[in-house]
Amino acid sequence: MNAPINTPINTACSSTAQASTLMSATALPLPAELRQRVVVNSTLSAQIDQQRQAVQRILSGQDNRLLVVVGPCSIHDPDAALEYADRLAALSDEVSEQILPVMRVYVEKPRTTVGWKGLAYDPDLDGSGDMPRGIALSRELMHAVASRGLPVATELLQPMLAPYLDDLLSWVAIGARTTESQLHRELASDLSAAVGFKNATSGDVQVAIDAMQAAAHSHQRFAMDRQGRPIMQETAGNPHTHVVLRGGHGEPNYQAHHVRSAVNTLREAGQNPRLMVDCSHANARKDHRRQSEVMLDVLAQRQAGDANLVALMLESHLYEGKQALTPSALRYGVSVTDACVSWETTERLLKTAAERLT
Ligand SMILES: O=C[C@H](O)[C@H](O)COP(=O)(O)O
Ligand SMILES: C=C(OP(=O)(O)O)C(=O)O
Repeated sequence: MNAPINTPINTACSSTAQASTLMSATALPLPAELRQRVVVNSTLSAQIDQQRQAVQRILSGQDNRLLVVVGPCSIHDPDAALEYADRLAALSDEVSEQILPVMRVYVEKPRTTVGWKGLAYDPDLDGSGDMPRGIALSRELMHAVASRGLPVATELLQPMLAPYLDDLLSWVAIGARTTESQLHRELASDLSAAVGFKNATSGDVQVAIDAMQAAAHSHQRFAMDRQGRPIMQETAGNPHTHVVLRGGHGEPNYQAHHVRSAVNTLREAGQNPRLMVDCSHANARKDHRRQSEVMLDVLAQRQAGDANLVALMLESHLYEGKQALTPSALRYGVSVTDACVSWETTERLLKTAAERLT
């Protein structure tokens, strides 16, 4: 028979259970502590607010520039990320009439099975999992990128991490592996930045459209406040969401017929038909060299009149390709997760896009 609800828990039993499962516990800094240590002052806050609005105007068709979320697949070396940010900030000035570049500062990685989970989890890249340092480093890095005048993009994977970083973000991805998750849809409904929902890894776009609908709603959700207290939060709902086509099951979904089908389904669902195409992942069949092909195809579709193609994503680093994560033998500026295009290719692609959109 079940114990009545107010029966005291058998503590001997519960501590035995704990002893067998809990290997270690380390306190993390509070979001409020890190926000005090790495401050978004009023000037930076006004800049981020403007950049969020610029992203949202593109997504709502009020600004016909192309939104390009571009940068490393993951950040493992903050110095290389800042060199990248310096180059992107300079390029951004050159193309700003036609393009709004937003830098990928991805500090969490969703894994298909297991693997390195990103700077926030393991900044020393050796499995030691120094999360207190990883979270602080992530905030410092995003702050440094934003202070260079660039809008910051990230994928939010762990909802508890959002209060440490969300004041610095101008665009957020909910990834292919979490678009269907209610918790991530609730998180999106609380964000002030625009959110792109990726189609599922299976290629299913409907889950991303469902996610937009869910995120537009107000939710009562479990959350953590800046003092680390668990709270019941009532979210406002986020009207600034869109679909990201990233291909699925190794097959692309960026071509004109895919885009037409996604746009029609979005319209039928009464959702924003403006889309982002991710030039990487299954759209590039996991071959970074194909990202250029995808980008040029999407630009051609847009030049042919498809005004719903308002945004692109590129995985790009200082140098081309990827490398194994061997901490003692890392090459500077090369991805340790998915392969990326080089800076030279990135520059050429963004300049080509700017010329074609003039
Ligand atoms: O963008 C990054 C990867 O595609 C994603 O994190 C999955 O990576 P994995 O399949 O190597 O685990
Ligand atoms: C993990 C990513 O993408 P996806 O969710 O599409 O696999 C990513 O963009 O880093």
